[in-house]
Amino acid sequence: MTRTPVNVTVTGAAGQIGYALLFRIASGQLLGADVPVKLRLLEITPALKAAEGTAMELDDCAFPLLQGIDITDDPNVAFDGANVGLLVGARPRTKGMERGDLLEANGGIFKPQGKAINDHAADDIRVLVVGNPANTNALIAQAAAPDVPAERFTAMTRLDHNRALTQLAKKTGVQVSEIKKLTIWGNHSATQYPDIFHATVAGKNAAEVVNDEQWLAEDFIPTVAKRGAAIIEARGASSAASAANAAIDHVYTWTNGTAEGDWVSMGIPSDGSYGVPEGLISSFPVTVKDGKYEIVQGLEINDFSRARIDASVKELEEEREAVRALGLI
Ligand SMILES: NC(=O)c1ccc[n+]([C@@H]2O[C@H](COP(=O)([O-])OP(=O)(O)OC[C@H]3O[C@@H](n4cnc5c(N)ncnc54)[C@H](O)[C@@H]3O)[C@@H](O)[C@H]2O)c1
Ligand SMILES: O=C(O)C[C@H](O)C(=O)O
Repeated sequence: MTRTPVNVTVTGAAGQIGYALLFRIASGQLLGADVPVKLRLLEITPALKAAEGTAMELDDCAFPLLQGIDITDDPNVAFDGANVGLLVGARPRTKGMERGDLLEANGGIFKPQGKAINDHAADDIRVLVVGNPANTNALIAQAAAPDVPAERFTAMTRLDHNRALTQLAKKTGVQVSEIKKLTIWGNHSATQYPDIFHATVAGKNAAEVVNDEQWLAEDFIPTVAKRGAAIIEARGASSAASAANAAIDHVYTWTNGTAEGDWVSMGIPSDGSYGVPEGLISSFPVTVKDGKYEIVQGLEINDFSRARIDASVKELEEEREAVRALGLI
């Protein structure tokens, strides 16, 4: 049977994450090995030539699933008929830039992209924001797309989730596949809270297996939360292949579902669960079935976790206030 190709729009396509991402999308890893794709690459005008170079390389791979590549600097063209939007391109913080300047510069990117999604994307559009500050950029794009259901706008915390899986696996001496039900709460920033209290290690409660609150507070949490900065320090550039990998994981799970007895972390609009104010795009534990995610309900939150979730949520609220004051939402 011939399937209709899925239109996947990638912004910042000529950047480092774009380079690590596009070939994996074209090979079928984003949506499935039997799903044909058409790629739309959005870049700023000066980077169009580099995007063309990447497209030449994509052609040279002769991917059987890749049914077309369009390159543009116009968001309205890039999102026309888009089924999946991967919003990677963002304005990095440069020397002397204040946080407000960064939010304002990103507003100039994510507001028009949100509007283009609102006006031109397919009815089933799903959006993943990778570009930082990812949660608040997702909020800006979502606010500019009032006709698209809010839950279609998500922010990436799957990289943090994957980082936490490996750190816990190393500590407990198991393979990552033996760890289930780990959660990242809050913002994709240094305030995020990787929570092992509901996680299991080879079927046993992870916090009990670890039994070391000092390691948790002074090693595990800061290692996961500051891993992005540690990669920048080591590589001289921010994480790219692991970020692309997490974007693939995020969309694959959103489309194909979570495994029985496990969940993943996604930055999604809060419905008020766990005391996170409604509408904030915050990371939660979610299960996915039939293309729809649901927040895992009924988890008991102890005082250790509560304080950390609240701190990250407070930061998200401050970011929301800042973009509100700038008229971006
Ligand atoms: N959420 C996460 O876990 C996570 C992880 C790693 C990196 N990031 C973020 O992802 C973003 C991209 O990282 P990178 O390493 O690929 O950066 P990069 O600088 O290599 O590439 C970014 C690309 O975006 C393009 N761009 C800028 N403005 C654009 C616009 N308006 N429309 C389309 N394209 C535009 C640039 O021309 C550039 O090619 C950064 O904000 C980074 O901080 C997020
Ligand atoms: O780009 C960054 O600031 C870091 C990135 O978000 C990461 O988590 O690796």
